[in-house]
Amino acid sequence: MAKGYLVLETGEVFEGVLLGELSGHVGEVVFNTSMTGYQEIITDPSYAGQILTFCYPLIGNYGLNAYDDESLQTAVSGVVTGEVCEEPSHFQASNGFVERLEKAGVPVLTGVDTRALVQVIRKHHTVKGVITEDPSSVEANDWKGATPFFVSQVSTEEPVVYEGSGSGTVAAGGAGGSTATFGFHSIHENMGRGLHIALMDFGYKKSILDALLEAGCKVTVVPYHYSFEQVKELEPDGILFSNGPGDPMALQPWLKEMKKMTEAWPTLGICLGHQLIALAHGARTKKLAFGHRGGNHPVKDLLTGKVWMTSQNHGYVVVDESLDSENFQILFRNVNDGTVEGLKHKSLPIQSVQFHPEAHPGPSDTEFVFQQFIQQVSSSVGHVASGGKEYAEA
Ligand SMILES: NC(=O)CC[C@H](N)C(=O)O
Repeated sequence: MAKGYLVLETGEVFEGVLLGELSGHVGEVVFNTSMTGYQEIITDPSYAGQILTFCYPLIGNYGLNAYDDESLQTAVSGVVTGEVCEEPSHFQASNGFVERLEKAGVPVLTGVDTRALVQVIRKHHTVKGVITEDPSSVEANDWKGATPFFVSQVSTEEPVVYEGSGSGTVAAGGAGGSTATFGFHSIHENMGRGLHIALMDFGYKKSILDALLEAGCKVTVVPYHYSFEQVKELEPDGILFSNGPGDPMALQPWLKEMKKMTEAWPTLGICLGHQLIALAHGARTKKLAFGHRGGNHPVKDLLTGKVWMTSQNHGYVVVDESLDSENFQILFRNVNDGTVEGLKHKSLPIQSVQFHPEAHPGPSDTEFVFQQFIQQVSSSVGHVASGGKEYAEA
């Protein structure tokens, strides 16, 4: 077994066993606290360019199946674990964890004291690292250089239309089938029947698409750089700005167009999408000390006082004081650190959440966000959302 090392730009070196392919990619080292859901996590395009440390000590024990990929890519730059299980036990397992990452050319460093590593990340806040066989080969210069623009690497090149049944984004046929198979409990089939949603693709998770399809919507996945006019040609009834990797400010050239879209159609933003809506309307974003990545982030609904458990994966956050408070209202706040977790426009049908209502992995307590969005789109086109009853043309 080959020895491998995670070298941090701050000088710390973590030794482990190297599996998978060495990529040589420098990435921000981040950690996720979820106890399950590693398949969804490694296929979530939002992790593009990051070296991901799993806090849960044993990863891979239930394998990977044909259903739970969140995209066709394995965008993560590297994976660090305490222990990996290469002989999974689960009736649906069709792949091993390391096997998958190996095929995707992603290095896995295992046998690492991940608790110590997480403490180091928490101390330094943002820290870059590289997985290597030879720590002495890492030069000070390796930490410099421009950050790549990850969204263009993970977004669709052409619009893709999905209608009626499953997204089919999992080649093995896992996600296909009737609209009622995805398991979003509050989303009724037919609620969105007849509605057309443009899903602006900054690196969308399949579960977002599935939530819309489950409601009966037609969905067009749209390249991130599409202008207002190009989107208008698609004739959508509503817009969903997806999650995605990297610094939201990297999309600054497109913010003007995004603003126009939010003013023309009912809009929902999720994670990066939420940050982009805020930026487009004049707010600022900043980097969190060490990000929220996990399946148990409590978020307070400021209208009802209820606290929801949410799935999260973000390193940036909207700056409170920068918000245009005449037009925007803060809907949700993180209970742990008080940061902004959701916004609502006071007069336009715009809503956004920093957390992941589509879950996968993590709790689906907030899937009502999709329901509210679909109702909003529905009423804006003169239809009444029908909550499971047959959709009636107005
Ligand atoms: N999941 C996401 O959309 C992440 C958003 C953004 N890249 C961040 O880290 O804050």
